[in-house]
Amino acid sequence: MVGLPVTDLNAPIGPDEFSALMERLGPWPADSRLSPVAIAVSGGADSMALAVLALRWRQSIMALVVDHALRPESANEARLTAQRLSDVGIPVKILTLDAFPAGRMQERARGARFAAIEQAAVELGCTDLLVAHHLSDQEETVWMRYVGGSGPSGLAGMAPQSIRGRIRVVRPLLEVHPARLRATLLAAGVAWIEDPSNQNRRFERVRWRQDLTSGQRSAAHSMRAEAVRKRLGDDADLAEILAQHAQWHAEGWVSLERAGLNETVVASLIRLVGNQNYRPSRESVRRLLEQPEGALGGVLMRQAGRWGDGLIFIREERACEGAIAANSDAVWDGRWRYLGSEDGEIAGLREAASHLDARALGCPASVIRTLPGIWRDGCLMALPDLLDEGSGAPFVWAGNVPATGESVFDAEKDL
Ligand SMILES: Nc1ncnc2c1ncn2[C@@H]1O[C@H](COP(=O)(O)OP(=O)(O)OP(=O)(O)O)[C@@H](O)[C@H]1O
Repeated sequence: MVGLPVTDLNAPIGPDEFSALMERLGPWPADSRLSPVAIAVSGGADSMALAVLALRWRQSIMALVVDHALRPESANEARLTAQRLSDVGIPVKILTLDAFPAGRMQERARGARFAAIEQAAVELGCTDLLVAHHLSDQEETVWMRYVGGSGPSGLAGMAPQSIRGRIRVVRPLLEVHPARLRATLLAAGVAWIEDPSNQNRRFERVRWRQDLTSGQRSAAHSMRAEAVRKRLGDDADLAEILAQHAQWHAEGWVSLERAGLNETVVASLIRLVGNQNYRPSRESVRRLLEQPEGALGGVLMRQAGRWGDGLIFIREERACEGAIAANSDAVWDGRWRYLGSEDGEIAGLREAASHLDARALGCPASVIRTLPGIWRDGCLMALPDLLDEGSGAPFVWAGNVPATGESVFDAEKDL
């Protein structure tokens, strides 16, 4: 069992202690108005404490408070939180979400919250966002994944830092007991909001939070330490194989030499090309590899033919997103960000790609069909600049899934 350091749970966190936690997660941008560090603040004790601590660590910070606008009192709560933050000198911006469709509410709210925070952070010049997950959250996460049958990648828990979209999400408090966060706020004389849903036993996390024994919490630490070790080893092996045998192409596809073929490699490439949150299960990859070709997770696996002695992995055309408005910064199919400002829609090239000379463009014809173009009234107005340098529409890769290195930059999705 991995023992936890014994700390006084009623001790506020001092500035030196917090700076030491932050140092480990650096480097940080210069402490200037032009590059503040963003903090996601719900108004609850944990994130309020994080904001208070961050202000003692550096001058240039920016609290982002999301009002989900799902309950009548939420606007007042966001205002109250913003007031409490500015009373202690923390700059704050409230982000009010638009209404979103009913169904899968928690998941949608989380997705919309992150999208709003990411957008605001980028506009404010922030590259890093602090969130307040703490030691107990980590224990509960690992335990829930253990109960759910997760392997090492799940049991490794939440990562201290992960890349999401255009920002780095940092969790400096993962080793801090929540009681100390409350003690920090009490000592600073800063109030917080108690969210009643944190006591609602309808939610699995709340039940575990209330019921986990200290033995189970300490077992969660041991499992996590073991899983992180295993993951680091697996990741190093994967990185070496990919470096030697796989090639990533600018159009968003991969070729893999036969010598680099194994289940883990294929799972990570499918996730990369399909921009999926998670790798497909080992079982489904095994089934796929029993066939010469096939589709999994929105990705086609084919014999490489002209492209080498192994396999190629390309986005599956029928899995691509439909048309979306061509707003600047819009992301189509989770993979391509549009940087232009034409009127119209973004949609896949599909049939319109059939007249292009794939051989001359240096990639499989079926890849070209899955690239985005600008459309107006059903007519293709512009190819992506990738295919038409000079007069094509500007698109850049927006997939946020790393092929390796997740032990450092985890694609954690539960902000
Ligand atoms: N409405 C929100 N606005 C901004 N950030 C949020 C919001 N809700 C959650 N977050 C961020 O996401 C983290 C995790 O959210 P979660 O709902 O698990 O925690 P919480 O119980 O709201 O935590 P806290 O006590 O810090 O407010 C929070 O610590 C906070 O950094």
